[in-house]
Amino acid sequence: MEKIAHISSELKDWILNTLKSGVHPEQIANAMIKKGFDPIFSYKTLLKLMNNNPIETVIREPRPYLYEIPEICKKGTIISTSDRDIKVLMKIEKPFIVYLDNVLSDEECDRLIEISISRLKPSKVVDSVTGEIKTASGRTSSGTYYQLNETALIGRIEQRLAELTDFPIENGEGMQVLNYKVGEEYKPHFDYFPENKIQLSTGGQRIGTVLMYLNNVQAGGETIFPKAGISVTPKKGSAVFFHYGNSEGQVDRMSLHSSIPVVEGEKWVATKWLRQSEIVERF
Ligand SMILES: O=C(O)CCC(=O)C(=O)O
Ligand SMILES: [Fe+2]
Repeated sequence: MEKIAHISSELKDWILNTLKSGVHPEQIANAMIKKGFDPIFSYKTLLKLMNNNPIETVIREPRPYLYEIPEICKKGTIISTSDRDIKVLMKIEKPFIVYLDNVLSDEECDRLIEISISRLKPSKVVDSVTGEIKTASGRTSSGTYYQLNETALIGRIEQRLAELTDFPIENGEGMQVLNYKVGEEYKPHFDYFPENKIQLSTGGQRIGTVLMYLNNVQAGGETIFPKAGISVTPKKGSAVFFHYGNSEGQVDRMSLHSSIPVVEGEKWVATKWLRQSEIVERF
């Protein structure tokens, strides 16, 4: 549906008066978006009104995403880290995805599951407009987070992933382990943050994800990239690496992905999200 990208003088007056009465600009933008205004137009309009500038009513098409080749792609078909030979099974260019096997041993997968069971909590999502972290019906799994190097096993895997991807350990968020029971899913989403929520002290934008499969699922639970028509079947010890942020600060909307509902059995994954720079402030 076409989104509204023009503004009447009545609406302009209403916004100015509402701003003056102390209502938070984000609430006003949300109200405009609910009424059918284009989200980017709503935020830009508000910013202009707050600064007393004229309003542009032309929505500029964003420039197409410029693909840059990540380091992992320059390494051949067997990537040897200090403790393991990882096999490249498939590469996709747009969005950028590499499917890898032998990333984790069976014992490492089993141990990650074992140490996570007692720590599982309902998973949360990042709101794509506000950046707020909240539980949501689109993500029904349970999960837990680890600190960097929290156990010797986690530290060893982090070192391996850093050698594999050439992303320094310091750019990685704490590892997340997720569990999906029958019927549980993670609806289509992007892993990157809304632009207004990017903070350099916490590593800036997320630009890559390593998603490691910790078990085989009897049925369902595939990771789907719907814009690219790709479905990845979970296989114990394998992983997908996807890359969706470039050096110009653009993000790749083709990286939309989801975990479809588990039909039989359960699904366990470990996720490592990678930032554009070192995470200086950790929580
Ligand atoms: O479980 C999956 O297959 C996808 C998980 C995911 O998208 C995420 O953790 O961001
Ligand atoms: Fe994701």
